[in-house]
Amino acid sequence: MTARILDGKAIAAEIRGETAQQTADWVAKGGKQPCLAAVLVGSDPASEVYVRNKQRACERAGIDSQLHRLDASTSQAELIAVVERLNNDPHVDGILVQLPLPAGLDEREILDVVDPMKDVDAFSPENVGLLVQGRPRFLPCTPHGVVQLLKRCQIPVPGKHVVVIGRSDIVGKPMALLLAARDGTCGPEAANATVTIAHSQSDDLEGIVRSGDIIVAAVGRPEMVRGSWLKPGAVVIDVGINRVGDRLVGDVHFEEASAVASAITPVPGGVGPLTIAMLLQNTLMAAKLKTGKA
Ligand SMILES: NC(=O)C1=CN([C@@H]2O[C@H](COP(=O)(O)OP(=O)(O)OC[C@H]3O[C@@H](n4cnc5c(N)ncnc54)[C@H](OP(=O)(O)O)[C@@H]3O)[C@@H](O)[C@H]2O)C=CC1
Ligand SMILES: Nc1nc(=O)c2c([nH]1)NC[C@@H]1CN(c3ccc(C(=O)N[C@@H](CCC(=O)O)C(=O)O)cc3)C=[N+]21
Repeated sequence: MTARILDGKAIAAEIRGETAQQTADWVAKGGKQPCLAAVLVGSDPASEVYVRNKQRACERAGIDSQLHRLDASTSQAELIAVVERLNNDPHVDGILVQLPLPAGLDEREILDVVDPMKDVDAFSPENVGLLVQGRPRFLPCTPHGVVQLLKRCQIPVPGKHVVVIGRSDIVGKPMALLLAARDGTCGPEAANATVTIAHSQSDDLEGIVRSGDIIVAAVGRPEMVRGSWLKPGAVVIDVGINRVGDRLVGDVHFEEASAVASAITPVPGGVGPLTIAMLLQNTLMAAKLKTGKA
């Protein structure tokens, strides 16, 4: 079998087109142009790529974007002051503090300062709480991107066994929540999957993966998931982005996996572009929420 390639890049372009149209409609009705402020502390090369892609995407969708670059030596108090200034700036609708922060800064404390109404990453305790209760304000970008990809590629999810590898606050944990949600409670999409969360302490990871109809890999280990681990016909969503030399690879061994799977996302061109598309959606949503007209 040769797996169907799930073209995240094309789907992301489609979603960005929809967001651009919705933004134009909103502005035409007298709504304020949405504005996303990104805060980048230090200069991690991967973060640079992400921030650049995001700014270009904003521009094309008619969303204003700001980049606040801070020196790697910025103190906790200085960074908090920047976030508070953005919280209080009426022009700024969405705030994104690029992770990871340089060593020495307390990530959790910074994220707790972001105004939940501007928290387009959906990382604040209030927004995570609302999500867990099935009444989300913002859907987390990467997991929502995966859900949109599955939906738009017509991959059936209800009743399927999904194995999520990874339990981070950014990807694994919210991914599992969205896929296990009762139909319609985490966005309009069908979910209703049976979800297993696997992690570094799981016994027999390979056996668990083999029981999955859909595998979502969010591990951060280059090509860890091998073709031989998969149930034939499984759908593989590779969230991993790992730089190996000058190559970008996922958490799944693409060549091996595409000989066994029925469908697979490539890296690059898979989940990454969708994360950005969903971030723009959340920024428009934040601008609308401010006026109470969402
Ligand atoms: N496409 C996109 O838009 C995005 C891509 N990414 C990429 O996704 C990947 C994961 O990111 P993130 O969730 O932030 O990473 P984290 O490092 O925060 O989490 C990794 C998770 O994988 C688990 N893990 C690590 N090693 C193993 C192993 N050998 N076997 C099983 N589980 C393991 C960890 O387990 P434990 O909890 O026990 O430590 C942890 O839960 C990275 O490659 C990152 O670059 C991230 C965000 C967005
Ligand atoms: N506050 C915060 N929110 C995030 O959502 C967040 C973050 N911090 N820190 C880092 C991770 C990672 N992430 C990516 C998003 C898009 C691509 C992306 O567009 N990738 C392209 C190109 C990659 C390339 O060429 O390097 C692709 O996969 O095709 C990658 C990675 C968001 N993250």
